Amino acid sequence: MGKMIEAESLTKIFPGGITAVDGVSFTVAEGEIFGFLGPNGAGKSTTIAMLTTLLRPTGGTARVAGMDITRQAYQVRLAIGYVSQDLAVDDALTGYENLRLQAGFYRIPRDEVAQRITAVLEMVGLKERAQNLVETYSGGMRKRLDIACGLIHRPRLLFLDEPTLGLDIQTRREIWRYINDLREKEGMTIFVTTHYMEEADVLCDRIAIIDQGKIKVIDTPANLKSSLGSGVVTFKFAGGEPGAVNAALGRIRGLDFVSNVTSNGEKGYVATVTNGEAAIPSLFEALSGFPVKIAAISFKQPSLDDVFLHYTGREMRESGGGREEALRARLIMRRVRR
Ligand SMILES: Nc1ncnc2c1ncn2[C@@H]1O[C@H](COP(=O)(O)OP(=O)(O)OP(=O)(O)O)[C@@H](O)[C@H]1O
Repeated sequence: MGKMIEAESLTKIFPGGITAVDGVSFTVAEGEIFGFLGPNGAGKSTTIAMLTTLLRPTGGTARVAGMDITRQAYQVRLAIGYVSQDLAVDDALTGYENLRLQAGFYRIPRDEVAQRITAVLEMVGLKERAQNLVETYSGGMRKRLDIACGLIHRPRLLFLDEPTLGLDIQTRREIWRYINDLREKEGMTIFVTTHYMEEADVLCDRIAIIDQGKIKVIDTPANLKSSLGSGVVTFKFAGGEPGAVNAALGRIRGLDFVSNVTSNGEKGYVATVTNGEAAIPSLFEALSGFPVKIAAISFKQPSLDDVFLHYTGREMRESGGGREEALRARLIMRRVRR
């Protein structure tokens, strides 16, 4: 299979010296759904801005749909669709009118416009509502129309930046289905950022985790989870002298069935283990004689949340939560203004 994106040591240092993207290299295959995850400020938006030719890299190169993002920026733009976090559709127009505007931006020949609009409306399941004003649409329908706008010029590669931010779980699932259909039925390649781990798990063939401008790991969701071992033990000490707690943590880290221990703030500690549920009795045994008490302990299969914590030292929820609130507030403001 061909490569749709090939990034090589892609770098962006902003004036003032902030290194937003620090030499990232990766490839995305044709027809792949590729997830790009990272905490706030990790460099996701900057990477997308470079790949979509909105920002010039300060180092490295990338080819998108076989073309160089710097030297062939115009051709790259024609080959890609980009759906940003903010809804770009106009509430005071119908779905159809929004798409006709978009077709105008791309200078689509007049005699093709109607047929193109019908095709993209079908792809996102909005044919029946095309003649209604967007202000009568639900949040999920608006997002689907937004995606349709990104498809009007028949891109081979679609960039989706947080496509389900702020939507409820049913609506998110519905959007996943349409995204999946784009790949299945249209053979489209999809590059998606999200801070919903479940979304990345269900939707993506492969995931890259980026932190502080660097890619920490790239793999399939299944491999990422199994790389954490057979389970995750979350535990908390009941107070205890800092010295005693550190000694106990040192003991735990040294156990042969423990591959990693991460502090998770107030919630205590998260250990990845290789011996399944047997880890719990084994941990108690290992700590007997230590002047510390375990206040709470639990075992579960590794999830993508655990993978994220493992590679970034942070939980996605705490790193991305505030943004959802901000978006909701913005949407409410838009409605109030009208
Ligand atoms: N125009 C700019 N000038 C200077 N620094 C910038 C600029 N844009 C982004 N940065 C910095 O670059 C770093 C990466 O930002 P970026 O927006 O790419 O992260 P992100 O992963 O997309 O974060 P978020 O999830 O919050 O959107 C941050 O430290 C940010 O403050």
